[in-house]
Amino acid sequence: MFRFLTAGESHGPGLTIIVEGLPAGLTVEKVLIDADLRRRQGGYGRGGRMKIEKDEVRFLSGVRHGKTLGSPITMQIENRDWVNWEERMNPAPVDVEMEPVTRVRPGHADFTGAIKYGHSDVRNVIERSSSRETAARVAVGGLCRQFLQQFGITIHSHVLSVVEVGYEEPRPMTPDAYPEEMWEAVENSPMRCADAALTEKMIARILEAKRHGDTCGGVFEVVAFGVPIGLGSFSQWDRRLSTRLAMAMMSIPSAKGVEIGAGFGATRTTGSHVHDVLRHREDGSWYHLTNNAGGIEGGISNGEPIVVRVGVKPIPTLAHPLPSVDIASGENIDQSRYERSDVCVVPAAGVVGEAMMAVVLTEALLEKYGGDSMDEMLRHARA
Ligand SMILES: Cc1cc2nc3c(=O)[nH]c(=O)nc-3n(C[C@H](O)[C@H](O)[C@H](O)COP(=O)(O)O)c2cc1C
Ligand SMILES: C=C(O[C@@H]1CC(C(=O)O)=C[C@@H](OP(=O)(O)O)[C@H]1O)C(=O)O
Repeated sequence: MFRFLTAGESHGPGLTIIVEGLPAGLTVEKVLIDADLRRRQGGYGRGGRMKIEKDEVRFLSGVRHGKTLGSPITMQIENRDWVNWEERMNPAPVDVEMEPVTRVRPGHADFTGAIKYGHSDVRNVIERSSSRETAARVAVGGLCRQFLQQFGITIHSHVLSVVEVGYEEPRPMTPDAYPEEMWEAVENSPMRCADAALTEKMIARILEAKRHGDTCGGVFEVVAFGVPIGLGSFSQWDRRLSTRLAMAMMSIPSAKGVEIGAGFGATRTTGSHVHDVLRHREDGSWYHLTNNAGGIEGGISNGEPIVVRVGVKPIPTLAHPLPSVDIASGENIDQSRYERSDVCVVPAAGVVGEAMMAVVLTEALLEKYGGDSMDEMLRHARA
């Protein structure tokens, strides 16, 4: 079984990740994981914290001389900001009096977390509910991506829209919708958007929101290429690949909706315009004329690219805060709290989406082919 756990507070010493279930003998390159971590830190609209952090992984177990051992893999990511928080985040009791955070931000975990865990200082909630944790997931995704690569599977993400700027569904879902060169343009765009004119418009929209002390959400898309037919199953609700992808994408903080393939667009037309016609080639392979299913039929991968879109809400911390409540006094207040924050995280969330796609496909591939070593798994896959 493949599984992973992450631990760590946003302003604590760092993030720790334990990954279990990857086969022995997989070549692992730290530089590739670090490159993904750098991609997650980028994107137009990120705040001051990303100027402090320079995320990279340190392996503490499970990898020797560049190859996995089959034992649990431990990775660590340092929080460079920790030095500024050592006293405030000290695990041991400290003598100094610390002002508790009591004004809750609408849309963040401040209110629900404080009530649920009985915290009178919302700082105790903020630390773990922070999306700093998504760096840990991207490290796991970086490992999984190297595993999937061995089976010819690659994963990309791009931003389709910010607020009202960009994508209007339904988009054409054809096999040629993703020319190879578009991904290079995506990586070179500060919005992770292949269209240069759209990139400029998105940036202008984010700047406008920022000027008003506001924040922006949007939509990103994750696409996986080279996925073999047969991952997932219709046999139980929780074995469907679509179920598992939706859950994984919805686990990204601020994700509020998921579409697979044509998604909600498929509800606004009729069946003859939606279902993908199947064809057979002379060499025995299969293909579909369109990909409205987003690569999944009956909860099983159908050999076409897997296409998932995720709607991201505008992030909760506003420079012009909304009215709220002070949970210490119970007083209704005109403004909740502002603290250093991002303005738009859609490009970064897309990189986290890639990681979650990599995790789900790794798990499904391990189920399908099994094996304790890479040699064994590749033999099974070839068979
Ligand atoms: C990469 C990333 C960075 C984020 N940065 C911030 C931030 O700086 N300020 C903020 O209020 N929310 C930020 N968020 C969103 C919050 O973490 C999220 O809204 C919060 O945890 C509540 O969860 P929910 O929106 O899923 O209900 C970020 C999300 C992601 C994915
Ligand atoms: C630290 C990260 O994201 C953070 C997510 C976040 C939040 O409230 O979710 C708040 C901000 O942190 P800080 O309060 O330290 O400025 C973001 O920078 C990161 O992505 O690595």
